[in-house]
Amino acid sequence: MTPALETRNLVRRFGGLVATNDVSLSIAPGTRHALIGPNGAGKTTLINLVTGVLVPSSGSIRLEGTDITRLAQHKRVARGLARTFQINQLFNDLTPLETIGLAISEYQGTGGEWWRLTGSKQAVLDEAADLLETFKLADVMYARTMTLPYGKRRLLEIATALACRPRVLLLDEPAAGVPEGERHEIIDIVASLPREVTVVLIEHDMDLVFRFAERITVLVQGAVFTEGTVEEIQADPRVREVYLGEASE
Ligand SMILES: Nc1ncnc2c1ncn2[C@@H]1O[C@H](COP(=O)(O)OP(=O)(O)OP(=O)(O)O)[C@@H](O)[C@H]1O
Repeated sequence: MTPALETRNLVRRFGGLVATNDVSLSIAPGTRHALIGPNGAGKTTLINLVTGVLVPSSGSIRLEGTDITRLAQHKRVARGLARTFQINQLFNDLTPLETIGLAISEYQGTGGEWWRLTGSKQAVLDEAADLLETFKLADVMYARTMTLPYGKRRLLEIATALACRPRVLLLDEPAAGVPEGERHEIIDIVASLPREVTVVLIEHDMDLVFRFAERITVLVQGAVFTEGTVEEIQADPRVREVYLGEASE
């Protein structure tokens, strides 16, 4: 089966530092895949290469079999690749309904009209309502985003990425900064998205990683250290040494 996402011998240098070192990954369609590794291992750099924020020094990237290595960021989005960022990047003055409605309209190429026709496009409203329901935001859909609890804002970020109807969704620490009790909810909602969406998650919290992932890639110093199922990674003493040991210090 053609992988949903693939990198081949991907390299990215920053001066003398090799932040991504010959990374070859193959992620099957529908998988919940986690990318872990100690601080500075190159996780965010890898996501930045895949999404087109950074240009690789060498190597290639394929989305559903098509080479996207040189494609502009927005064209990757149009081909089904979406991401969220580590930092909150929402419009604080809009409501969740307006935010999602705008994202759906943008994706459909009618973003400019959204402001004039607010609330008048039933198809957009229906799709927005579905997403707000899935992300447990229906009860706050008319509230200003700035008034929402942080966990709800993070859910809104992911729902906004979903509005672009991605087939591959990349999440960079989506539960970072969220209180302990709400972190599971975010990860569980993401894990239960339809299988048409392949999800790649960067996460430091091992409890969340093991709860979410079917496969895990461990990066160390820019290179793939090992890859396997949750059980394999949990049982690998070398991983414990480089990562889990560090995390429990
Ligand atoms: N724009 C840049 N210029 C120079 N060096 C960079 C740049 N971006 C990242 N690096 C370096 O590349 C290495 C990998 O960084 P990266 O942020 O990808 O790691 P990470 O695994 O995401 O780390 P963390 O878990 O701390 O977020 C680090 O040594 C970092 O300092």
